[in-house]
Amino acid sequence: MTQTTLTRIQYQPHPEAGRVLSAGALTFLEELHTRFGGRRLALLQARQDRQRRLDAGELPDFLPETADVRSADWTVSPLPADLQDRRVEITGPVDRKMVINALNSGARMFMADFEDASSPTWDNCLAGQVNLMDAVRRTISLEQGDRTYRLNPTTATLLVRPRGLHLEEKHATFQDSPLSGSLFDFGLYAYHNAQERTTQGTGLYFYIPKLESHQEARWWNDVFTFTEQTLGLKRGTIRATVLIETILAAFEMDEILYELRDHSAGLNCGRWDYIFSFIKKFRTRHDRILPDRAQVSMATPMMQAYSKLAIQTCHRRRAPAIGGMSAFIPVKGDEAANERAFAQVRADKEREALNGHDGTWVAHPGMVALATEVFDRLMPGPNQITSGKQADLVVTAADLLTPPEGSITETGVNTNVDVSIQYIAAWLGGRGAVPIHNLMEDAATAEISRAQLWQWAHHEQRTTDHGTPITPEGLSRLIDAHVQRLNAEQPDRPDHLTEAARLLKQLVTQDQFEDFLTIPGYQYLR
Ligand SMILES: CC(=O)SCCNC(=O)CCNC(=O)[C@H](O)C(C)(C)COP(=O)(O)OP(=O)(O)OC[C@H]1O[C@@H](n2cnc3c(N)ncnc32)[C@H](O)[C@@H]1OP(=O)(O)O
Ligand SMILES: O=CC(=O)O
Ligand SMILES: [Mg+2]
Repeated sequence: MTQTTLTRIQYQPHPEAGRVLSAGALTFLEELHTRFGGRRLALLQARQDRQRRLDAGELPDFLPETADVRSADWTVSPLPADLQDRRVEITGPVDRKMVINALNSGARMFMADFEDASSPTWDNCLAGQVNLMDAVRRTISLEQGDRTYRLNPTTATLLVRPRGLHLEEKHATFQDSPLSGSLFDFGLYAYHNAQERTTQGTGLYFYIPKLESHQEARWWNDVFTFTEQTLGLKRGTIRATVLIETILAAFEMDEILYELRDHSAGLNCGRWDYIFSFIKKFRTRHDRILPDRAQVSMATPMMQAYSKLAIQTCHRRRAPAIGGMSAFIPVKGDEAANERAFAQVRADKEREALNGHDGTWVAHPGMVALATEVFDRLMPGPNQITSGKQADLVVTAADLLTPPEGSITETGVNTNVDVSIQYIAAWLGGRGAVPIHNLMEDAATAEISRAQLWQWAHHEQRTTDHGTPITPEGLSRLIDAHVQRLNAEQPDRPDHLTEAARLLKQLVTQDQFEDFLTIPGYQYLR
């Protein structure tokens, strides 16, 4: 660890430290940490307290104490010009090539992701900041093989997703305490790019992940206000789209928009973490067990209720409601499978556009044209904020809380084991988004897979098709069998299968449900 002279933040050496962790940036991070670090810990404690109440049988509901916020007429601040039309947003990790490809992809927006799609190694976090600084200044380029990557004249608008509140940045400490991953990613991007962005006539745009309450939104709003004041930015230069991706946040959408009303750029339906959150929050409940992951689609009543409520809530507040990510990606070398993948994405995007979403996410540049065609066809204006769609919708707590019916199959169990091991191994190796069986897998989808295994074993489920009991011991054996198979398939793969299997066994067999796989996983990351 190196002691810097101007601040009390210590950090692990890195070749890019001189540029990213400049004295001014460190001072800013220290201010963020001292002002907001303690409140972050209190919010995390509040999550634990809430979980204890849920474990004891409490069910979420719309909050009586904020009924006036829900009933009053108010709107978020008008959207800046470059956030009015967000019909297609590509997402991806902050890797240099991906950043260039995503900005060039033809999508309106690019969300550069330090969260679900990133493995937060020290190198990924610092190199990611360098890539974004270069992208903002349009100097980013890359030579790879015989190809040169550089930006097209017209590129997507950049949005940045910092890590969630639960994650720490252990490579940078203040008085021996790790900094918050959220503040680290947010603070560095804001500090280094604020002036450049305002000179360019645009703002600092963010996605905020995994919020569980409007109090957490208030924390972010205070972070934004402090940042604008400290960096000399006009109020509202910072805009954030909040992912509604926890079952608890679904009950506080109005309140979240209200807290952020001067900084809001709407809400997004983060479907994968939402499903994960449902399993996590109702871990003790035998009446909330989900079927195979593949059966919890956006077409189920529970997921329709959630996404339509997001649309209704946003539009009432004149904010955009962005759709989510279909995990299907183009399939190379199998035309029929490729056509099926495109058909799946088309159906998903058509459902979103018809329901009233103002834009959507795609995982791969190959899906940009398809999603654009769908939204061009079904969304004539720049957005659907004033379309009136879902205006008369009534969603009850029961609609949000009733799990879809379905089955737990042998295939479902095996797929969850396979995907969990492969994803965790990739993440431990520094890759946060990977194609597995022709699907995009990231931290959120992997969380579902491992959480389902825990849920099924701890609620003594049997597979519907073969009647096999799902037990911790059985899962442990299955994990070993999958590792053996994966090793046999690719004996020379330089990866982390053994560590991944150890971590997965711990996650699915221990009595306690682990809130995030990335927390114990982070111990292994450099
Ligand atoms: C639940 C959620 O939070 S969803 C949001 C978070 N998840 C994500 O953002 C995942 C984004 N997607 C990806 O990371 C990738 O598409 C993957 C990992 C799934 C597949 O990536 P690859 O295996 O590289 O795909 P593939 O080989 O088909 O890529 C072809 C080209 O497209 C590029 N590409 C693929 N996906 C992306 C992307 N999302 N952004 C930019 N470029 C991309 C590749 O870099 C490659 O470029 P090249 O031809 O210049 O070498
Ligand atoms: O972040 C998106 C999700 O689906 O999770
Ligand atoms: Mg997510």
